[in-house]
Amino acid sequence: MTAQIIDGKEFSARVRAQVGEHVTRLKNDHGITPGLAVVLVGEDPASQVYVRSKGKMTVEVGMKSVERRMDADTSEADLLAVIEELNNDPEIHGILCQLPLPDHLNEDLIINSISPAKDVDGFHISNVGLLGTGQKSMVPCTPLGCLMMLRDHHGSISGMDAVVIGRSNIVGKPMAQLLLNDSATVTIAHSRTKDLAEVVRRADIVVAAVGRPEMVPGDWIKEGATVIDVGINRLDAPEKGLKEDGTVKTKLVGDVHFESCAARAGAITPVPGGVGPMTIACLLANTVTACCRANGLAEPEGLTA
Ligand SMILES: Nc1nc(=O)c2c([nH]1)NC[C@@H]1CN(c3ccc(C(=O)N[C@@H](CCC(=O)O)C(=O)O)cc3)C=[N+]21
Repeated sequence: MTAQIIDGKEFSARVRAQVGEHVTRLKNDHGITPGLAVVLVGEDPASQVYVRSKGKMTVEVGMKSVERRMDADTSEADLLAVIEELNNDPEIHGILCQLPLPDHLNEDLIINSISPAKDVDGFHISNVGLLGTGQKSMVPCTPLGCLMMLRDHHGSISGMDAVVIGRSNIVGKPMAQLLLNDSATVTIAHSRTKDLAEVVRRADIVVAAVGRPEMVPGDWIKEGATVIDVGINRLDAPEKGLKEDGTVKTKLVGDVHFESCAARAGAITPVPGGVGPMTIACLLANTVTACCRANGLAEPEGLTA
C-alpha cells in the first residue's frame, strides 16, 4: 500500500481561514478583537523562528499579536510580573510562554501562573485536570492538531487501536487523553516499553512523539495504518552541500522513517508540512475559543476538541 499524504500545510490553511472568519464575526458583531501574547525568554534561534511565524499568522487572521521578549537571565519575579500583567489585560485572550525556559526558571511555576482561561497551550494543571476528566478545557495545540487530522481522515476513530509513542506532558499524555475521549483504545508506549515493535504493529493509528529522528521503521507499521509524525528533528545533510557560512546544510526529519512507513501505511503526515503547521493553526483556534469563552459567546464550531 502507498500511503495517502495528509497535507498539514493545506489543512492548517483551512483551519486558519476558519479562525479568520470567527475573528471577523467577533469584530463585526461584538466589537471584540482576539489578542494573543507570546512570551519569549532568551535568544534561542529556533524559538525565535517559531515566535516570528506565530506572530505573522496571528496578524494574518486578524487578531492582535503581542510579543514580549525577555533576556535569558530574566528573574522569576520579573517573568511572573509580565505574566500577571497579561493575565489582567482585557485585550489579551491567550498567553503562550515559549518552552523550554532557561534552567534557572521553574517551568511548572511559570506555566501555572498563567490564568487557566488564557492558557492557550493547555499546560496549566487546571486544564490538564479538566482534559483528564473529560471536561471543557484548553487543549494543547499539537495534540489538538493531530486529533483534527485524524477525525478529518477517519470520520470517527471510535474503537480503533491507537498507540502513542512518547509520554511527554506536552504531546504524549494529552494526545492519549484526546484519543480516549474519542473512544479509541489507547496504548502509551515509551522508552521502557517491552517489544515496542509488536505493540506498534497492532495499531490502526500510530502517533510518534519521542523526539528521536526516524526511530520508527516501516516494518513496525500495520498495512493501512494511519501514521501521525509529531517529531521535528534537524539533522546534518552533507548531501545538500554547505551553507554560506561554511557549515553543513541541514534537513528536518520526523520520528518515523518516512519512506518505509509510507510504503505500508494507509495515510501519513510528512515532516515538515504535517503536524507543525497544525500546531500553530490550533494555537490561533485556541485563542478564538478563549476569547469566545471570556465573553460568554458560543464557541467556534469545529475548532475545539
Ligand atoms: N509553550 C510552547 N508552545 C509551543 O507550541 C511550542 C513551544 N512552547 N516551544 C517550541 C515548540 C515548537 N513548536 C513548533 C510549532 C510549529 C512548527 C512548524 O510549523 N514547523 C514546520 C517547519 C518549520 C521549519 O522549517 O523549521 C513544519 O513542521 O512544517 C514547529 C515547531 C511549538 N512549540
